[in-house]
Amino acid sequence: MLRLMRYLKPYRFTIAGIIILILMQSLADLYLPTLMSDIVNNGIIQGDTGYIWKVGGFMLVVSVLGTVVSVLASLYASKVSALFGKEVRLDTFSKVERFSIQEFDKLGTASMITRTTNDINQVQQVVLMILRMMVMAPLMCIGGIIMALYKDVQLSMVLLVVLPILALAIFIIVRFGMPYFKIMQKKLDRMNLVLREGLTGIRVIRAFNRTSYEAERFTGANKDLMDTAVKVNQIMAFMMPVMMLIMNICIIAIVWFGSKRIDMNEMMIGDLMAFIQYAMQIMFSLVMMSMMFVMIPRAQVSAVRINEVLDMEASITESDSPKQGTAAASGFNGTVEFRNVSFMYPGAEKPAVERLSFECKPGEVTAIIGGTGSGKTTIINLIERFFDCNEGEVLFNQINVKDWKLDELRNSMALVPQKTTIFSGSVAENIRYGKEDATDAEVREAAAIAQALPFIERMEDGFDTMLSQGGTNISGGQKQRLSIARALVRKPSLYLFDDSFSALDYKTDAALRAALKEHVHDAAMIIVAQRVSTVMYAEQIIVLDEGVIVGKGTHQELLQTCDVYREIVQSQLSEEESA
Ligand SMILES: Nc1ncnc2c1ncn2[C@@H]1O[C@H](COP(=O)(O)OP(=O)(O)OP(=O)(O)O)[C@@H](O)[C@H]1O
Repeated sequence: MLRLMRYLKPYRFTIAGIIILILMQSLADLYLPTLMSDIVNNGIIQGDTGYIWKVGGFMLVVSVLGTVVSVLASLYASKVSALFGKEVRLDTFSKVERFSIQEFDKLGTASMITRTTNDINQVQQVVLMILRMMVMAPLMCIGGIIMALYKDVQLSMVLLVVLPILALAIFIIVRFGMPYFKIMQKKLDRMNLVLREGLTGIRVIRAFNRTSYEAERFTGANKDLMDTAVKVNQIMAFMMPVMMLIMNICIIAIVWFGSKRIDMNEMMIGDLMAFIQYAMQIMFSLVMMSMMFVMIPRAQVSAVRINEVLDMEASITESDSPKQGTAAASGFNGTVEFRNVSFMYPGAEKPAVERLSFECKPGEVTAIIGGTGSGKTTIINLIERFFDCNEGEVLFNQINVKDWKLDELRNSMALVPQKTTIFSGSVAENIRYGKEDATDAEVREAAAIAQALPFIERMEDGFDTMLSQGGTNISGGQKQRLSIARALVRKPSLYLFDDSFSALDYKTDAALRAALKEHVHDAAMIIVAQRVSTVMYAEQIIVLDEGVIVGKGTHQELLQTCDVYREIVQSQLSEEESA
């Protein structure tokens, strides 16, 4: 957790101010019982009303001052801890954004969300508590002991007996609770995961009538979390009465021995009253410290989880000397070349693609076809550099993708992923996601090529129609067309369509391909597809089977030379169509 404290550095002067305020508050709190004892001893017992008024008035000033500084300290402490939380959240989020897909897979989205929200909250709470109590508790404890000794050394022997007992009780309770505090966050992760799956998969859950199964799964995770929380609270619930009991026994002992000392004229009544208050202050400061002992380990667990994210290095990093700006000048704008590329996903048992070699040229369409799991998306992942290949080279514009500046590499391409992503916002905003400064005319043109214009114009607010997150208020095919328009508006030198026409009917698919041919001239285009009708007019078709290239050529060439292609064609097209 100490490492996270570097985020407090910019607020060091405010923190110094908070410490001074708390110091003043503690001094005021420690001074009040003495003033009260003076009123009793010198005012009430002596019958001196003037003295009572004078010291009473002073007491009022001290308590008002104490209250003001206490409010100010709380205010600034809350502000500093909130700013601390904001900064850590921002850094964690920025870090997560730079992660490659591999790190996402490793941590899991649910855990990533818990870490950026709940875990940071835990640490933020502790920072607030540390700012408020770290200085106050020891100060009140030591100050209280000094004042108690000053009031009556012999009576302080009671504290000598009680305080170690109280400290031992706190120690035992915290020790029992610690393991539970540690597993709380893990259970919360699990519950978030189930909740997230339950919410994002709601359509499938309903369609397969798995609502009760999901409810059971959630109840399980929820109950698991609750059981741990109950155990933690049981321990905490046990802690308070035990402490109160010890504290009350202590007070009884003080009153008992104190009254004897008053009887023997060795102590004054006012001093006994002040002594009781000091004893309370000492014990409360111990309770405060015990609360810190409870919360700090819990936040420590959270801090470790946050640091795990902050320390995780993205596996895809830029080369130290990226070859910038060579893209346009090279004259190979949009060229992709795979040279003997093999790749195995981390943790997988066998390679997803093996010894791939092919080239895609600008102004041409290269189609990739193959059965499910044959490695089509993997090729796209390697071009976008979501993963690095284990063997061989992936070249873009004749430069190894590893030597590119990542921004520049990805800016030169436009990907339409297999699973479309629609953000909450208007239709125009969703298309403009491809190019922030695109004019209205460019957005409209992209929509027209993507065959999205007819349905956008039918919408009540046209391009200003608001789409819900995930695009739940439009159809799958409409989402695909918007996603294609988003890529088109970018006007890159390479288009990557990963099974992007699958949700379109044959007519729209054909119209879209015709429009692409008409408008996209210089760029290279890679189209991953399962449908022969989508790929048959491509300049080059690559046939994949279990991660290896089993055929390369035009439709007609492959019909002659590639069995796998012939089988795919026969299963999809009538002989007439395929000829
Ligand atoms: N993140 C991953 N971790 C481990 N293995 C993976 C991962 N993604 C894909 N694979 C495996 O790699 C192989 C190729 O997957 P890929 O997604 O490239 O296939 P695909 O041809 O695009 O399939 P589809 O047409 O079904 O989308 C498959 O065997 C798949 O199980």
